[in-house]
Amino acid sequence: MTLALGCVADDYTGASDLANTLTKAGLRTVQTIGIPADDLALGAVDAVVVALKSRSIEPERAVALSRAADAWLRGRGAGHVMFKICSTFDSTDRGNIGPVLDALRADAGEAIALVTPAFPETGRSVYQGHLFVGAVPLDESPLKDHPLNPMRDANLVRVLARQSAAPVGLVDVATVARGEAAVRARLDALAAEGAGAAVADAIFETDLETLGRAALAHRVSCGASGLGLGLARALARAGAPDPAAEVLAEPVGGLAACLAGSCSRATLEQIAAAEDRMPVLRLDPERLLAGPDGVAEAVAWAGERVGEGPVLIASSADPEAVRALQARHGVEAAGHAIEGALARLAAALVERGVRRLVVAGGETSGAVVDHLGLKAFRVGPEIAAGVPVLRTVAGTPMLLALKSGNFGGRDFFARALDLMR
Ligand SMILES: Nc1ncnc2c1ncn2[C@@H]1O[C@H](COP(=O)(O)OP(=O)(O)O)[C@@H](O)[C@H]1O
Ligand SMILES: O=C(O)[C@@H](O)C(=O)COP(=O)(O)O
Repeated sequence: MTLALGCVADDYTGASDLANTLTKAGLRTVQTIGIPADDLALGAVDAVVVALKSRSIEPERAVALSRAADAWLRGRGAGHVMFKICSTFDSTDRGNIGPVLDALRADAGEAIALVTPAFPETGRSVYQGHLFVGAVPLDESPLKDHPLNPMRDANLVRVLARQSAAPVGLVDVATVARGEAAVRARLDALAAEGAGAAVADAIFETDLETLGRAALAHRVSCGASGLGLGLARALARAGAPDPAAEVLAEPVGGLAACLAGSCSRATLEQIAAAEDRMPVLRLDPERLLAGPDGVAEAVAWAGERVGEGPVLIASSADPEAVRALQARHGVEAAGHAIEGALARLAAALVERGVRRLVVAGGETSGAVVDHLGLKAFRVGPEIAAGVPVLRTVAGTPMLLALKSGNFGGRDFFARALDLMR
């Protein structure tokens, strides 16, 4: 079957978020973990989101993986490929948004690519090239304290230019308001001036619908779920049945658990709220870094409780504690060690019969899903903006929710488990 849309996502929760948006817009969507095997049976599907874990790796490796994913999607007929990045533009001056987009654009033979991380449903808007998170510019939002890529500049034209080989232009809100043809003309003009990418303003979903239609005149674009919404609404067949419903048609049963490695403000609040609903274990990160005993103790703790009902285990800590740990062990070493510990914990829980698993944190979800060896998911109904229920395509039937740290309301964990039966 020929894909209407291909997507390459730079982390797993970001991929779920996009897959959720595409599904809600009516596209039958599969999320794969990594570049799928050639013989992956896709069934009837309109869009595939290939989830990579490329946001915080070496730029050269991110480029190679993204190009391979793009080639796989093009091989299945995708005429347009969207590179899914974070709606808070998580990256550093080395990349990986700029280098990956440069490479995908070159492979597609395009002069310019439209870029917008706007996602109004979660409060991300772009105005005059500046990204806002809710009412504040990116550099005043909690993202300024992200453990791996603190975002300290809200001007995305400037941020992307620092990462890109070619200059970066702006499609401003006045142009977007004039419609698809005006956006296309602006992109052509910027390309003629030598720009390789254009950050587009978007405040409302209608802006993203305009941008989605305009982007489809090109073979590659870059954005968050908002752009996915624009592309999907341009591509979806009118009156198509709800693609999410069948994912929950058969319950999977089994035990349920939640794991959190995100240190975002939203996740910290969600963990506190979960204490009213389920037993919560707060891990000591120093103990996780010291050796295997920390995981073994957590498995034992869970083993005593999970038969009775869902449990939540979290390494999450506030920015001050995160900084202190990083100062002692290094940013990457601390992050990777904790991700690895949570992944081993997930495997031990699955071995003990957990079949419904909620994971909070993008990198954390990546580590968990990789360690479990899960390859692809069908995308089900939405738990919260940006977070769908996922059902494994092959192997042991499992339901998962992979939550970006920033997403979901205070009652997220309870809501997720209520839906995942
Ligand atoms: N207590 C902690 N101190 C320092 N880093 C932590 C702690 N707990 C988790 N981490 C690390 O912080 C990072 C959080 O990133 P991620 O899982 O992508 O969450 P988010 O979705 O909020 O960005 C991971 O690398 C994780 O291992
Ligand atoms: O676009 C978004 O905000 C999310 O889809 C996303 O990518 C968030 O990243 P993580 O917080 O690392 O999950």
